[in-house]
Formats: sequence, C-alpha cells, structure tokens
Amino acid sequence: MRLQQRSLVGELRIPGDKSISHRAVMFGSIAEGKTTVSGFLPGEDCLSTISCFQKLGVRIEQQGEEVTIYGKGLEGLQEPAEVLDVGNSGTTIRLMMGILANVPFYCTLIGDSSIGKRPMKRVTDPLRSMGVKIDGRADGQYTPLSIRGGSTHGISYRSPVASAQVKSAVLLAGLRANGITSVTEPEKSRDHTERMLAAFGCEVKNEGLTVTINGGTLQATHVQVPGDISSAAFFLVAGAIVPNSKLTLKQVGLNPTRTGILEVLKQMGANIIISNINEEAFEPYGDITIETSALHGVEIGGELIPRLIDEIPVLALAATQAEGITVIKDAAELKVKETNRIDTVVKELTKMGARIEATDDGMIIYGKSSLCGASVDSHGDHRIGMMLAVASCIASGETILEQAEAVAVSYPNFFEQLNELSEESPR
Ligand SMILES: O=C(O)C1=C[C@@H](OP(=O)(O)O)[C@@H](O)[C@H](O)C1
Ligand SMILES: C=C(OP(=O)(O)O)C(=O)O
Repeated sequence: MRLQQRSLVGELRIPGDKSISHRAVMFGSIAEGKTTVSGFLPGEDCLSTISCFQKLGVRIEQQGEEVTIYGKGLEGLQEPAEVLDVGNSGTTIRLMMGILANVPFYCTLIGDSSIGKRPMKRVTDPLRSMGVKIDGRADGQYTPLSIRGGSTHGISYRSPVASAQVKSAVLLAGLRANGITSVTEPEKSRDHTERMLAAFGCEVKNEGLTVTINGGTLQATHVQVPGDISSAAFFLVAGAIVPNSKLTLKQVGLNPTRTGILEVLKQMGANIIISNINEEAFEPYGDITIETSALHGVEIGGELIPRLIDEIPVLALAATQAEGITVIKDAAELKVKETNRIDTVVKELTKMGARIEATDDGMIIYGKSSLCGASVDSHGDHRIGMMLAVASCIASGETILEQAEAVAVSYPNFFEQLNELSEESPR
C-alpha cells in the first residue's frame, strides 16, 4: 500500500472495543438465554471468537456490529467435531481455555504462525493446577493445545504477570470449580471480565489487586460495546503529531484500566479535551478531541504499562516527534504480542529515520526527528501496520507498507477512515 503526508481534520466513530467484543460473545455463549450485542467489532479476531463458539454448538447470528447469541449455559456447549482455530487472537485462545476448563469434553486449539510463538504456559499452568487436563507442544507452552476440563477445584493464584488474559482464564475456569477461585496480579490489568461477569449477574469481588469468584451462572443480557481506545490511539497520536490537525473521536471507551494513553499524551503536552462522558454504562465512554500539539519526552513505566500496553507502538511514534528523550520501561510483555513489538517498532521506525533503541524491557526514543518515507512492513502485526500508516502522514516522500491487510485484525475500516479524514484537507 502506498501512503503519503497529509493533515487530518474531522470527526470519527471509532469501531467497537476488541476486548469487550470478545467477552460479549464468550459470555453470551455460556449464559442462559438470548444475549444481544450492539457496537460489536467485526474485526478478524472477534470473528474467530464467534466461529469457535459456533463450533462448540452455540447459535450465533452476526450482521456487522449487531450480534445475537442464543446461549444455553455452560452445560449447553458441545464437544466440537473440528479443531478450534483462534487465528491471530491471543484473547480468544487464552479466555476460551478458561471456559473449556468447565466442560468435560475434548478440544484441540490452534492458531496462526504468530499464535504458535506466543506463550501459553501462563494459562496452562494455573488451569492444570485447578485439575484441567491440558497437553500441547513444549509441555503446553505452545499451540497446538488439547484440553479436557470437567471436575476442577478453585485456587488462589498469584499471577507473575499483569495480564487480563491470564486473570480472565482463571476466573472463568472458576465458574464451575469446586470452591473459591481468586487471582492476584502484580499490577492492575484491564477489568472488562470483572465488569462483564457482574453485568451477566455473576458475583465478583474486587479487593486491591485480587479478584475472587465463588462459582457462578450467567444470565443473558444486552451489551453495548463502546469504541476501542486502543484503536482510537492511532488517531489520537495522528491528531497530536500531524501539522494542522484536529480530530474528535466519538464514544470511545474510558475504562480507567485502559486510559493510560490519555494520561501519557497529556503529560507529553498534548491538547486533549474529553466531553460527553457517560459513567452510567457498565463501561464508561466519552468523546475525545485532540489537536496538533508541541510534545516533549517522558518516562513511561510501572503500573501505567498494563493500562497502555497495546498503545506502546504508536506512543513510540509520538515520542519521535517529542522534544527530548522518552524512556519506555517495564514493558517486556511487548516481546510476546503478535510480534516482538520492541524489535518490530525499532526496526521499522529506524527505516523512516527515527532515533530509537531497544532495551531489555522497552525502548529509548530520541526526539525530535524528521521522518522520511520508506518501504516498511507490518510483519503481520495490526498495531505495527497502523502505527506505520500514521507515521506516513508526517513522513516526507512516499511510504510503502507491506502486509497492510493485517489491520483487519482489530480495525477493518482503518484505511477508509484515514482516507476520509485527509480528503477534507489534502496537502
Ligand atoms: O484481555 C484482553 O482483552 C487483552 C489483554 C492484553 O493482553 P495480556 O493479557 O497478555 O496482557 C492485551 O494486550 C490484549 O490486546 C487484550
Ligand atoms: C495483543 C493483542 O491482542 P491479542 O493478545 O488478543 O492477540 C493486541 O490486540 O494488540
């Protein structure tokens, strides 16, 4: 795909939150009754979740952003005749394993080549200690994985990583476990599972960094999915770094476990206004306006990292346009995402003229540098692809993006929206 400089002005409706869309389908599939979902993200990852639950015998109808799920409870799931293919989606495989821990039948789980490199022991270890039978490559570290659940018991699990996928898998496995199941994390990760379990009528206790569940049955409900702040992040950074830009992003999720990006951009000096906030919904949302801003470098680490983990590639781009040095630390988790995002960010932004170094747990970016067009590659990672497309908006000359189609994993209409905005003020 060929891309070039442009300024960005206008209003956008950001597509539905990926984490919440996955959970709406999963929880609807194991709830009793008809769950309806509006604002669903029809991205490839969430479509993989739908397809897996259909193979587990759940009737699910999806038309664009509207989904209807005819749940018959956990006991309504059926042993699938085929392998469950999660595609590129870590959320699908890890949360689904937690759900499959509750049922006494056999499933095999596979994914694409990226999923084949992502660590699964973080989930297989605690689930095995609950009594689930799991086998897989490298003793259950990698796909293909096979799982047979059934009679399990609760555990008090202290997770070594702040991961919502690990936390969710263990909590979901606790739904039919004998006794109490709790998870304690080193830092607070996104809490969509806890909020949505409560919305489906299941009691969840939150105490500091510990979440506890004492079994539970889910009742169908309606889920309204807000816009995905991780998708909005690309336009937030674009609005801040592209000259003569002003963007308003409508109805974006503002769950505090996800809003680290807003805190960091403000700290960097970005002009951000949040309006029309709705706190009544089970997931808060509001409109975010951002305009071209003079940014300066910052240090990003600690408890902030899980609250902006997926936004780090695009924050690294923002840092190339900030005066001074930006240090990103405590972010070794980036190495086990769709790609090693420390390596792919550094490699691709260097091609465009950025001064950026990889460290063991993050990166150091020396701003401000002028970026130039180059031949760059998403490496099949949606977030790297979108970050590079935003970089092309400020780069001199033409940028050629290989494997641009990867963006469909989380943001199928990303290029359409980018083009619509820049049509209003071509340069
Ligand atoms: O639970 C979720 O929906 C997610 C949790 C995060 O992963 P980890 O749990 O591995 O941190 C995040 O990076 C991913 O995009 C979505
Ligand atoms: C890491 C991501 O997703 P997942 O873990 O679900 O593949 C992401 O969307 O950036």
